[in-house]
Amino acid sequence: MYSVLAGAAQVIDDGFPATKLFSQGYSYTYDDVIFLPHYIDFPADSVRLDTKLTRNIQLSTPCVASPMDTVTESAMAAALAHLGGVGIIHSNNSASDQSALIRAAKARRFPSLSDPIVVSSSDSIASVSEFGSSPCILVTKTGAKNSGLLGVVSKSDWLAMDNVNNKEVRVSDYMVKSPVTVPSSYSFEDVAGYLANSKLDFVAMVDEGSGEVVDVVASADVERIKGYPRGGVPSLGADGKFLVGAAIGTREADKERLEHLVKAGANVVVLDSSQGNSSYQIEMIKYVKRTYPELDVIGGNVVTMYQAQNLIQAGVDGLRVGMGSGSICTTQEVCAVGRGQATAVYKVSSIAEQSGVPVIADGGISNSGHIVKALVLGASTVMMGSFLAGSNEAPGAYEFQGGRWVKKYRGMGSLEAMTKGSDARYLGDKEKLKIAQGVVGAVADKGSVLKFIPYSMQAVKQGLQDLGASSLQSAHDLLRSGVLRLEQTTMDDLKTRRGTPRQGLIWSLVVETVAPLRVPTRVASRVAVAAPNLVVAETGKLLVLTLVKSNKVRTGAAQIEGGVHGLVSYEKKSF
Ligand SMILES: NC(=O)C1=CN([C@@H]2O[C@H](COP(=O)(O)OP(=O)(O)OC[C@H]3O[C@@H](n4cnc5c(N)ncnc54)[C@H](O)[C@@H]3O)[C@@H](O)[C@H]2O)C=CC1
Ligand SMILES: O=c1[nH]c(=O)c2[nH+]cn([C@@H]3O[C@H](COP(=O)(O)O)[C@@H](O)[C@H]3O)c2[nH]1
Ligand SMILES: [K+]
Repeated sequence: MYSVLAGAAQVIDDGFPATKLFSQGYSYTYDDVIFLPHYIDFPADSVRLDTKLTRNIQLSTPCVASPMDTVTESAMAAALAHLGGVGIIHSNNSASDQSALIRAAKARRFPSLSDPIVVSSSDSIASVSEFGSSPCILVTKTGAKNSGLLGVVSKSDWLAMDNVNNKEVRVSDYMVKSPVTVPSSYSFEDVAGYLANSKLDFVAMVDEGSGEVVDVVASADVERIKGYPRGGVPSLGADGKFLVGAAIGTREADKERLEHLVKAGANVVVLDSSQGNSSYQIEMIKYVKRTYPELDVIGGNVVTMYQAQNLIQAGVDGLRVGMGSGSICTTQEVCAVGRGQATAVYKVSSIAEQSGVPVIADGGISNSGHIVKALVLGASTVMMGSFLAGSNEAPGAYEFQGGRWVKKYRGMGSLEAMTKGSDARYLGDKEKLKIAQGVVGAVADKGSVLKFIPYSMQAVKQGLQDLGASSLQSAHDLLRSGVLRLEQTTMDDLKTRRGTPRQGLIWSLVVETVAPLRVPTRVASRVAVAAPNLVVAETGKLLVLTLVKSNKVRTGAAQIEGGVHGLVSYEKKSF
C-alpha cells in the first residue's frame, strides 16, 4: 500500500492484495471478506456508478433484477430501467406471455406508481376497502387492465353516495362515464403538470392506438415520487424505449421463444442456467450471435475462470456469476457444487476483464455493503432477487403473515416454480426424478424500489469513497494494482457478531420442510441448540423462524434434521 502523504514514498505493507487473499484455497462469501479504507480526496456525491451490463450496453446504475417469476415482470423492468438499471423478464411462462411482459414494460415512459383497481360494469363495490389506497376504481369492458375504459368511480363519490344499499348496485348505474384521460405516451412531468393544472386527484392513461386503459396516476402518487431521491439516467434502448432484458433456456424450443422476444423488443438476452459451461449453452450462444448479431447475449452462470473462458470464446457479451450463492439457493447443499461468491466474482472478473466482457454478480446481495463488495471485486453490475422481491414492483400481492406484510419469493429451481412453469426443463422429462435446488418463502414489505434503490446507491457511493475509488473503473484499477487491501473476517469476529444481538435488526428466515412439521417445541429446542438466536414463530408446511442476525444461519438450520429442506429469506425488520 503506497502512502499518499506528501513526500512519503515508502511502501507500507498492510492487509492483503486481492491476488494474495484469493489464492489460499478458501472459498469466500461476501461476509468473509472486508476492505481496508484508503484515502479520500473527493466527495461521495461525485462517485460515478455508471457501468456496462454487456459489451454494448451502458447503464447509469449497476443494478439488475433477476429473471425470477417472483421478481421481474413488467413493473419491475420499467422501474429498474427508469432508475438507470435493467430488469430481466423471467421465462417461467409461455413465449407469448413473456413477450407481452416485455411489450408492457417498453410501452411505459415512467414506472407504474401503483396498481390500478379495475372492475367491469356489472360488478358492484361492496366496501370502501375495495379502493385500497387508490382514489378511484376503473371500469373497463373486460374488468381488467388493457381493455376499453367505460367509466370511473372515485372514492369520494362512492363515500358520498347516500344509497345505503349501494353495495348491491351495479357500478354502471353510478360510475362517471367517459372520464377525462391522458395519452399513455405522456411523460411523468406531463402527467404531473396535467394533474396540477386540472386540480384532479387522478387521471387514467389510455393507449391512443388501441384505446385501452393502461394505468391510472393519482396526484398523491406524483407527490410521493417527487419526494424520492433521484435515480440514475433512465436506461433506454436504441428504440428510445425502456431497456428490457429477457431470459431463455438452452433447449430447442428456446430458439422459437427467442424469436418472439426479439419481435417484442428485448434488448438483451440472458441464458438462464445454474451451470452455464455446457455444450447446450455454447451452441445456443453461437446460435444467438449468428441469428441476431445485434442482440447482446449474457451467458452463465459461471464461477470459475475455466467456465468463463469457454463462454467468452463462444462469444458472450456478458457473464453472470454465482452458483449456490442466492438466498433461496440449495444448490451447494444438494449438489455440493458452487463457490463462495466473493471468490467467484473476483476470479471470473479477472479473466473476463481481459476480453472486455462485463460481469454480473448474481445472488447473495442482502445489503448495500454486499453491492460494494461485488462491484469492487470486479463485477460491473449486481443481479438481485430477494433484495427486490419485497418491493411494490415485484409480482404478486402482499400477504399478512406473522404480524407483518410479506411477498412470496421462491427459487426458480424450487419444486413449486418448476411445477408452475414452462418446465419442460424438468417436468417435460416426466420419467426423470425432480430434485429441487431451491426453496419457497416470503420476504418483508420494502416499499418501492424507486425509493430504496437510490438510497442503496448512495450507500454504495460512500463505500467507494472510503476506498478512494471515484468510479467503478477506478475501484477495479485499485483492485488489480494491489493498492486495494482486504482481509478475511475471522471466525471470532463472526462468533462475536452472532452472540451479540444487534439492536434494531431482526432477521427472519423461512424454512421449507419436505413434509408438514408439527413439532414446534422439539424443533425449536433443536434449533435453539444449532443456532441460539433462532426463535420458532410459526409452524406448518412453512416453518417461519425469526432470529437476530447470524452469519451462519445456513449451517444452523441445516442441522434441523428430518425434513428441513433449506432456507429462504433473510430480511431486516425493526424491533
Ligand atoms: N445461480 C444458481 O446458483 C442457481 C440458479 N438456479 C436457477 O434455477 C433455474 C434452473 O436452472 P438449471 O437447472 O441450471 O437449468 P438448465 O436449463 O440449465 O438445466 C436443467 C437441466 O437440463 C439440461 N439441459 C439444458 N439444455 C439442454 C438441452 N438442449 N438438451 C438436453 N438437456 C439440456 C441441463 O444439463 C440440466 O440437467 C434457472 O432459473 C437458474 O437461474 C438453479 C440452481 C442454482
Ligand atoms: O440454487 C438456486 N436455486 C434456485 O431455485 C434458484 N432460483 C434462482 N436462483 C439464483 O439466485 C439468484 C438470486 O439470489 P438472491 O435472492 O440472493 O438475490 C438468482 O438470480 C439465481 O441465480 C437460484 N439458485
Ligand atoms: K443443474
